[in-house]
Amino acid sequence: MGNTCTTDSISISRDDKIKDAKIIFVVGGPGSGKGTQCEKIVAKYGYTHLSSGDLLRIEVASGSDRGKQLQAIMQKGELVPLDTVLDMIKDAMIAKADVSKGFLIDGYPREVKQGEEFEKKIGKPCLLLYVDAKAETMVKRLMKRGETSGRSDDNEETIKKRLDLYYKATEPVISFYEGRGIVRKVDSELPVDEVFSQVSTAIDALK
Ligand SMILES: Nc1nc2c(ncn2[C@@H]2O[C@H](COP(=O)(O)OP(=O)(O)OP(=O)(O)O)[C@@H](O)[C@H]2O)c(=O)[nH]1
Ligand SMILES: O=c1ccn([C@@H]2O[C@H](COP(=O)(O)OP(=O)(O)O)[C@@H](O)[C@H]2O)c(=O)[nH]1
Ligand SMILES: [Mg+2]
Repeated sequence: MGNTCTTDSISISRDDKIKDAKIIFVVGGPGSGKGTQCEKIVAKYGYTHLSSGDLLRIEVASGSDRGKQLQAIMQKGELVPLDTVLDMIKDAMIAKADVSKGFLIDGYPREVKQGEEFEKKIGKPCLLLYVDAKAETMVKRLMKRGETSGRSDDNEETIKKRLDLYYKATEPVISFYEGRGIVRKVDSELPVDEVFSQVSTAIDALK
């Protein structure tokens, strides 16, 4: 694993680099438009975009043994083990720590436990952007995206499983952070630019 360090002191200095980083979680159902909004946030605010799904797909594309195991899990619409995703995010954050104004963590946490582990190992989010769309809308968008995306999970059967898992495991994440007062919900049924105007309001309100 990339972040295996030889001594404690090195490990502390690596972790220190991201300890005070500005962290935004971007949560929403499959196909709700997280990636679309994140791209616009990057363009306007210069934050570093890390999509947990994209990081996993990079590992799959490498053809490694680990990638093959991940591919099988993702194709079923299930969740990859927590530590695997967290290590990938952390490595990616450390790699960008010196140049980053803040991090958009897209598609994570998928379950409350992932959020808790992230906070233990990395830090606390200052905002959770909740990208909200109806199930029907998400299915429609993903089926359309599936025509060209080449994503093996953009098919009807896997989309249904991803949606079920979203409602069961991920929605509780939103309630968890609502308790902390950091959730801002945007209505992703609207056209992209109107959604982004809501997103901008939430980000501008951060100090
Ligand atoms: N009409 C409309 N389409 C959108 C909007 N946001 C995203 N889409 C489309 O919906 C599809 C899914 O958007 P993504 O940004 O890839 O969604 P995501 O939430 O990142 O989805 P995953 O990668 O599956 O997590 C894309 O084909 C977008 O073009 C929106 O606000 N309005
Ligand atoms: O923290 C994560 C993020 C993604 N995934 C896996 O990667 C797939 C695609 O995730 P992505 O966020 O790209 O898409 P979404 O499911 O939101 O459409 C999911 O279905 C999961 O199998 C995971 O296990 N843990
Ligand atoms: Mg995405």
